[in-house]
Amino acid sequence: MRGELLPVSAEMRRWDAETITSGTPGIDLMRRAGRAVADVILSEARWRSAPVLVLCGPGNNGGDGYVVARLLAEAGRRVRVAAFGGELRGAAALAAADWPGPVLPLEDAVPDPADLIVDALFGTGIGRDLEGEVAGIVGRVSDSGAAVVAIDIPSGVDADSGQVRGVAIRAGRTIALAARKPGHLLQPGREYSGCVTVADIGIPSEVSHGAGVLTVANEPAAWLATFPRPGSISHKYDRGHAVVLSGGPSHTGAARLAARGALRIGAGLVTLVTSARALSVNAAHLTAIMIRVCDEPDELSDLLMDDRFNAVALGPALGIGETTRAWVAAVLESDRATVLDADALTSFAGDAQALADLIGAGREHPVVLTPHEGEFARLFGKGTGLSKLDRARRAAADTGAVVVLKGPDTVIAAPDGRAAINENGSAYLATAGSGDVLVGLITGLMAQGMDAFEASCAAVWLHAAAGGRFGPGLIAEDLPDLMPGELRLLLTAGDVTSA
Ligand SMILES: NC(=O)C1=CN([C@@H]2O[C@H](COP(=O)(O)OP(=O)(O)OC[C@H]3O[C@@H](n4cnc5c(N)ncnc54)[C@H](OP(=O)(O)O)[C@@H]3O)[C@@H](O)[C@H]2O)[C@H](O)CC1
Ligand SMILES: [K+]
Repeated sequence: MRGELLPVSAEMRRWDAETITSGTPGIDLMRRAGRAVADVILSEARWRSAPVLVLCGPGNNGGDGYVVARLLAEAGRRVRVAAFGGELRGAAALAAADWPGPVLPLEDAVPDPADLIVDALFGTGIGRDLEGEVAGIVGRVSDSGAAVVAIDIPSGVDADSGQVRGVAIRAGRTIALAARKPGHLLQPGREYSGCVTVADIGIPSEVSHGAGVLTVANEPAAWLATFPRPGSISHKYDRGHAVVLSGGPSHTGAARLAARGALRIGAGLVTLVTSARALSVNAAHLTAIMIRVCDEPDELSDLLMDDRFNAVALGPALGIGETTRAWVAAVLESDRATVLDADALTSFAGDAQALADLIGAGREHPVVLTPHEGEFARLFGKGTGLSKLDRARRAAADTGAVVVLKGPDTVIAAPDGRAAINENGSAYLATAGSGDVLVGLITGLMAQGMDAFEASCAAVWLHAAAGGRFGPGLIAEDLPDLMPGELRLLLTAGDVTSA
């Protein structure tokens, strides 16, 4: 996979174990981790005179904490250590033995507002909800208002899911060891992590890249290499022909937003398919986008016999029920790159298997599903106990489609296990019609031949970048027309950062 890898805790344990097997003792990794955290603290002017309270847990995260405590004390800082749990083992025991000062029981630790708190209670090894004395210290830290630096991940945040295990530390700063984890990007973990930086602790790249991690942060590095660029002799037909289905006479706007999105992202041609009854309202609003009338799914099947129509989107404002299921069936049987959104998904509520059967195993062209959480739950159930990442991955594997599970931390998952977590989302995108434009962007990129997973990642990122950069006052109509600016930045600026 291209892009920044986000290992889950089991993968992290493998990185750790393989690095140790290849000749680096665990205590060396722990000392590098502690050194990196201590260096960050010592380099921050605002923490120069703050007394430090290090909270150590019973595992290796606690071990990192003892290293930080020792290094800060050696640098002349006033340091208290409070610890929870019984006897330490392995590298953590060695690190604790190197701490020359006293260790308070956790229940005696009283954080002061002037303290800098180093959270080394739990990292990737959290196995259950926090309760009792650990829950108590989390509450006292929060009540104190003291600044908090978390080692690896704030204690109480599940590194795999971003979920809070009962209670969690809220950190202003988190130093992730070796890599960010999904829990740093998924909500609410992202909120609890504050500003996250990654410390290199010397995991060899053969280990991290050989481990088959399939989750990445959704950034241009993950998909820019395959982003379509017109060649100097491109014909409009080389850039694909996207088709978008319109709703009835009083529900036509959503499809036009999607169609304009597809055109702006670079599809060579876009055709809006409308019923005869909705023709005049659609025709009154369209110029570069072409129109075809289809009143029945069979007519659309006939249209799609022409294989120049190579990507189709349907669902926005189409209506819920059997009629929409018939349109979906006609499109899926035509085996074109397809995006199903909104009513095309809800029409299969509680019957994801029927949709999976229509998508089928032997198709040549990909399908993308773009549910928000409500649509996802109606289609696939709540998936209680599973992380957002796992729910999206499972739905993708079960349906054979790329799943774009939307939200402030949109997850894009492919049937082959690849997944990306988006982090440049903006609250300004929560506006009527914004999802319709996203459908058009994905469709337009697939029309240009981009891989469905990468097209979905790119569309989600560009959509969010445009929304964030525009900011207050954004309406869905703005989004397609913001694409030229975003594309210019993306394709000409080299290194691109999100809005
Ligand atoms: N990744 C690397 O290369 C390195 C990581 N380091 C650091 O190590 C931690 C992960 O260490 P690990 O020991 O696996 O896990 P933790 O320290 O997070 O916690 C495990 C201990 O905590 C107990 N536990 C778990 N949940 C609870 C809870 N809710 N209440 C009480 N106690 C809990 C657990 O006990 P069990 O009974 O479940 O066994 C363990 O005792 C990683 O995050 C990094 O900080 C290395 O230092 C450097 C290399
Ligand atoms: K921690």
